[in-house]
Amino acid sequence: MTISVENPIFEKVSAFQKKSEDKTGELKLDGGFLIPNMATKDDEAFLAPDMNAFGRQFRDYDVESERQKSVEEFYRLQHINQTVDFVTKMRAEYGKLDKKVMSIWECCELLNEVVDESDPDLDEPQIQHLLQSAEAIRKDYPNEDWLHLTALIHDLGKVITLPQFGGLPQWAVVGDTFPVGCAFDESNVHHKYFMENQDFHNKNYNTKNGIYSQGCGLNNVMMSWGHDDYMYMVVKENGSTLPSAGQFIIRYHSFYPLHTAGEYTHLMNEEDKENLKWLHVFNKYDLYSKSKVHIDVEKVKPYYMSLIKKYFPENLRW
Ligand SMILES: O[C@H]1[C@H](O)[C@@H](O)[C@H](O)[C@@H](O)[C@H]1O
Ligand SMILES: [Fe+2]
Ligand SMILES: [Fe+2]
Repeated sequence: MTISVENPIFEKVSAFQKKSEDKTGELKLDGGFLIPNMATKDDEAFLAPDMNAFGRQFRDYDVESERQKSVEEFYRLQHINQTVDFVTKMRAEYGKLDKKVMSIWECCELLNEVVDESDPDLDEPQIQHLLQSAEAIRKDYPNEDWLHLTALIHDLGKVITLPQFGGLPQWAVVGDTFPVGCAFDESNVHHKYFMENQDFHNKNYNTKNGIYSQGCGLNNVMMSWGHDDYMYMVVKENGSTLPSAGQFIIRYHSFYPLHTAGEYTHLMNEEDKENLKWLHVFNKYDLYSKSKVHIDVEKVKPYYMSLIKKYFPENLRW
């Protein structure tokens, strides 16, 4: 059943946001959520949720649960198969954008059929995740309409797992991303499985910089193939006017080793560093908005349709 209720988590977040505005007189660019161990006693009421919908911590990949084994198996396959060769092939194949012509909203509806096997925190249809994160960020950043739209579309690339888009296995679609062509950092979850990746043993690829150079810019780095890079291609090649920070969020939102662990920063250039600030904001909403409380799709659809019209052509090549 789909119900439309206010999620109490976001009441708290909005309250915290107001508080940060009061203190400084301007909006702080650090998102509405506080990370539990960064909070002071004073901020207690404004913590991001410390439990996911299954009553466990967010992004805990080791604790025993119904999903732990399948998620670990997912990462085993992902780490073995994401190589420089594989990414090169996927970029060429999906760069053609010859799978379908459709609107952004059509894609949102298609995503209803996708359940993400890599995610320990969510087993809801993806359209709910899109709307939950978009509505949450809209509440705290009412004037940044591009950010609302970015949240709505950030996971649309997951359609490449559907048969009409090539039916890629989940390991080539979802999960955290990481650069290929250089050493796999230990902050990657279930890092041990990289030992079975052929690139792990390739001398050109297994050093800190690998085939890249210090400060080369993420745009010159090959990321493991998945929904981030694919959706970035769709946005860019179809001439969207979404600001560069929005495009950056879409392209790197699964790059937890960078935005959460703080690794791989030697590959960033100045522009990446600017964009990363918005990605930090976005990430809290992407992660902590995951819940069992459904959004009424028909109710919010007109607002998002108006944003799609503002930033995208009616039909896009996918
Ligand atoms: O399991 C999740 C999920 O697939 C997300 O869409 C992705 O962005 C995350 O990085 C990943 O860990
Ligand atoms: Fe994602
Ligand atoms: Fe997401």
